[in-house]
Amino acid sequence: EPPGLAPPSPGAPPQAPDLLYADGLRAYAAGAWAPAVALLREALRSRAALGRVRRDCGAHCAAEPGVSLPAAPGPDSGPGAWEPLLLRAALRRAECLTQCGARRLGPGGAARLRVGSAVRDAFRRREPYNYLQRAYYQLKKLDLAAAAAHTFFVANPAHLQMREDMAKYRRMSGVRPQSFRDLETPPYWAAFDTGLEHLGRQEAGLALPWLEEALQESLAQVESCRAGCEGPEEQEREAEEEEGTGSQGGLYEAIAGHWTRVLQCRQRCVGDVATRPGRSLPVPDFLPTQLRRLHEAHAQVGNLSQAMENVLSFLLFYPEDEAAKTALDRYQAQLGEPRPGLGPREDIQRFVLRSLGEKRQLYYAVEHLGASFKDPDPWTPAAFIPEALREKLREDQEKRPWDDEPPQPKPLTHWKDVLLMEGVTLTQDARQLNGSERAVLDGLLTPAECGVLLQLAKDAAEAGARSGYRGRRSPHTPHERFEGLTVLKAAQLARAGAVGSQGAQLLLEVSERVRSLTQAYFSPDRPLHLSFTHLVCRSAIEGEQAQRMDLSHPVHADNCVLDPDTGECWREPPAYTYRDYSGLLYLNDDFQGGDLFFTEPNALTVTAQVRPRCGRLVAFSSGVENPHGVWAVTRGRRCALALWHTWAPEHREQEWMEAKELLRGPEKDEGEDVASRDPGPEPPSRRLPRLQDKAGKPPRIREEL
Ligand SMILES: O=C(O)CCC(=O)C(=O)O
Ligand SMILES: [Fe+3]
Repeated sequence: EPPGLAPPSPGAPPQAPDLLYADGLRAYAAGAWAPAVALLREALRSRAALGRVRRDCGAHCAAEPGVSLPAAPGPDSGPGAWEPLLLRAALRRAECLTQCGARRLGPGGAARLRVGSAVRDAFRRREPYNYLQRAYYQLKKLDLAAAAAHTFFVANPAHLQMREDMAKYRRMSGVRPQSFRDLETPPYWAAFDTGLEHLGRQEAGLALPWLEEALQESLAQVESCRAGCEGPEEQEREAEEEEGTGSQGGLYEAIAGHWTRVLQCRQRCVGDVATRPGRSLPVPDFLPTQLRRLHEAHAQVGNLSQAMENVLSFLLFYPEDEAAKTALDRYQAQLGEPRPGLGPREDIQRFVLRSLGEKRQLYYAVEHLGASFKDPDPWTPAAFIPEALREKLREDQEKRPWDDEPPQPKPLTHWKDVLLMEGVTLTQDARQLNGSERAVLDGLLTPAECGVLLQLAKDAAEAGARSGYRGRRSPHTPHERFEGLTVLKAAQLARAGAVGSQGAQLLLEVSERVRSLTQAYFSPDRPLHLSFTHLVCRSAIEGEQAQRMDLSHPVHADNCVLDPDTGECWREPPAYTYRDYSGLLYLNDDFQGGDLFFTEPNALTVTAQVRPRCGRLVAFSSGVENPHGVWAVTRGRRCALALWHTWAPEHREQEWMEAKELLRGPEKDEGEDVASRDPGPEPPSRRLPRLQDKAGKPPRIREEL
């Protein structure tokens, strides 16, 4: 057993994580696997110990009564009498923290063991585990290697190398499924998920202990995070951020500036705690959500007073919530006379009051000192937000509706009639597709109509080939051919007699059919316009399909540039930013592969799949909430009408009207070969090489890992 694998001697002060990590990497590079493992583990242990010391000392010194403070100023004390009180209290607290740190870590410990920002980021990305897994592997400790690999992969789900390594581990006989455990993720996530699973199965009684644990542990995690805001690292970060922004001014400006940044850091903690490892966005409204679930579960098992406690706590966040108020009234009626001891949970009350106090100060600093503060909470009462900011928030929301929370599925009443009228059925809604704005609708085309459109695509491709414009390789994969036809091109070909005008006519008609349905379903109150219509066929190139690893269409979002590493999606060029809803109307199913799938923003975790077939429409909002791709088409030809809709009238598809005009006019204007003149626009991802680089490999379904 290498020395570092033995439990550390209790009480031994840890060494600086920075140094241990650097030594560990040196040992690793030299192929000294056992020392590398020992040093890396010790670096992890030391960092965790430092965090604990900071948290414990913070709590200890905050709770210390102000014994050594002078008596409060009397009524006759003059202006400014608070100054010595405040500064003495600060001196006393600093002394307490220093002493506490020295007791736990040796003289100057907490400051001496500071972690530099680069190493801090590396730890946050769980990089030590990447080295650990390889070192363990070399030492033939497969169980530990798999655990380290899994721990790294959880926080880096888009890491291609690790994905391959994970697949290898899974195939090794010495590795059991239990080996893939997460050594870092705080247990409240598992408790939260287990609680929700039980609730989903109507097992409220079983859910309760898990939900309670999740809430208490996430609150504890928030405390831990907040303690870090006062540590030397946070100050170092400030110093880095401040470089170039000039000095702070005098003593009080400096104190105010420093304090503001501590508050900003503390306010960020809820979001950090609510963000799952490997994700970039927090679970929205994490604490209120948990309270709501706890309330539901207690109500279901008949714990009246606890249901009441939790609903009262929820109301601290959202005092005007109608459902919560109704529930509260009901409990009060059931309980009869008011019970004096019954109030909101103490932990939540403390949390909300403290948070509101911090927000008040921060908004003050924003208004009067030019500080910046991005409030992470949607529940902050409007009265706390300075008037000017409130207006700006409102404007921003109006200008950029896509930055809002993904809208919830709308009630079905709006569109039900439309669907029934046209003989269309809703096959899967957003919930069934594990998303927010997605739907699968069937019956948009009859088999005969699919036939006409398939014939149109075929005739257009042949016309193109005749004029020397050969069906080219797909821009997404060398293993497929790709033909695209726009409405205008179809109309031009029809006028030239190269394709039947019935097909071109139908193309226009069908695109309008899809538009009106999409509007009725997703945007009943705001008109949608077609912005681009494209009939696309992808054909497998024979003899090139064995061991194919790539996709027919890499994972992307339709109106923003997706970065799977961070899960962010930049709504800026070269993306087609004005696209608001996407539609894919399929024409056939006689091919192999080619299913459409949705993923999480990491471009890896598949959340839903749809098999194309004649007359099936998949409609969805075009943003980050709907990253999607197409599995390889390994045999045959897959044709679909792809349509994008926009709210912006200025991005309405001009060609659609032109095509309509053309088709109205006299047919067959011979002697002109439009096919060679106008190759039509490129499909979208052609212009997004970044997407192909990052997401060009096939994703894996999380459940398989
Ligand atoms: O053909 C499909 O199913 C998807 C195509 C697509 O996502 C796109 O063109 O943006
Ligand atoms: Fe797309």
